[in-house]
Amino acid sequence: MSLAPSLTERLARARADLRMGVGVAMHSANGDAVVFAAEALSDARLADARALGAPVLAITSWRAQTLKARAYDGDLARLSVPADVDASWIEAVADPADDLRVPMKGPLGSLRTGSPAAHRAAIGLSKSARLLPAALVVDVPDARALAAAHGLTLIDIDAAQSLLGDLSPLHDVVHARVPLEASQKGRVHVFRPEDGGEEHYAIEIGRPDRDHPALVRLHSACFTGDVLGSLKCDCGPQLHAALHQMGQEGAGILLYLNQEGRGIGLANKMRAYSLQDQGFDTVEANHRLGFEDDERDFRIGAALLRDMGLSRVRLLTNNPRKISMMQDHGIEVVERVPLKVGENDFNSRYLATKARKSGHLL
Ligand SMILES: Nc1nc2c(ncn2[C@@H]2O[C@H](COP(=O)(O)OP(=O)(O)OP(=O)(O)O)[C@@H](O)[C@H]2O)c(=O)[nH]1
Ligand SMILES: [Zn+2]
Repeated sequence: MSLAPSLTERLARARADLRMGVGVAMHSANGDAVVFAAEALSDARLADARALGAPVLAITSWRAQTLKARAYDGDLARLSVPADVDASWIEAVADPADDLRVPMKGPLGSLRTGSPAAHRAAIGLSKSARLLPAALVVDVPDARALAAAHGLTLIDIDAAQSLLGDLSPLHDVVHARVPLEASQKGRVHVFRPEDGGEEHYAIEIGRPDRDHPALVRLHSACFTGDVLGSLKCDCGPQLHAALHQMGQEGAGILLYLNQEGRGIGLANKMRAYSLQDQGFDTVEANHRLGFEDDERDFRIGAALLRDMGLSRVRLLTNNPRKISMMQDHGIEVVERVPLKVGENDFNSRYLATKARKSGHLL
């Protein structure tokens, strides 16, 4: 018998540690390290990190491009941290908020020797903790001993690599009837992943006939649009129009996927909005923050549909990527049902950018 948490469970703890600014110990065949999320790092923790060795700041190649730093590791760059800087320097490298007002004084020195394994794992974990994709990394001789001495979460990154790419199984933990404005025959299902990640919801309208293609919408959470009625996007009107169409047809399934801000989380989406106020478009803002333009994992949608017994759907969307992702993961999209609602003076540029850069259908 062992009460020890599994690797998946330790990864969930590591995400919580990073959010709080606590270090995570990482072991790999290529060397050991302790890592911290850049945006949560305090001066005191930076001093503790320096006592262990020379810290390195890992950023994505997108962020490196904005900062004109060399990314020798392909998808990421490892920057040397000057000996005389404090945590505000780390934050300024990680967070583009003041890029225009106070440009970073370079040149930033990038490492090209050594293994980027811990750096890559730390950036991946920071992203899944919905933090900025930047991490402070210090090489240490023995991560196991360090974790035991300081009570840190220990991750074997060689073993974690494959797990991080896998989709965690999701379980329908509960469902109950919720009469909705769009249809009195509403039912909300809550799906919970085994890896301690975000829950996702399915709103079932009526009883979709499993033998015929069901009307389906994959909706990505948008607190500002769905709840506040923000005019910066079209999410709120799309959510309600989709439910109403399902109500009119008598059946359908809307998956409400908690992938706020195309998968970067609400805090990062607000950072992106603030960059948009500086003149960058929705795609450029994501890149300046260090993210891909879309960080969502649509395998979740396909897994939930399969779990609900649906394999053929009529998909309400203007996004061709959603269609190909569904097809790639075993869901046949027999028809695309356009969903063009909610355009206004505030979001017309955003919608035009999505059409021009992300391939959305007009
Ligand atoms: N990062 C970022 N996310 C945004 C921005 N505006 C809206 N979002 C998010 O984008 C997602 C909206 O995506 P969806 O409603 O699935 O829309 P879509 O991918 O354009 O596809 P369809 O609506 O199906 O055509 C939500 O998670 C929003 O929070 C933005 O400027 N930046
Ligand atoms: Zn929105």
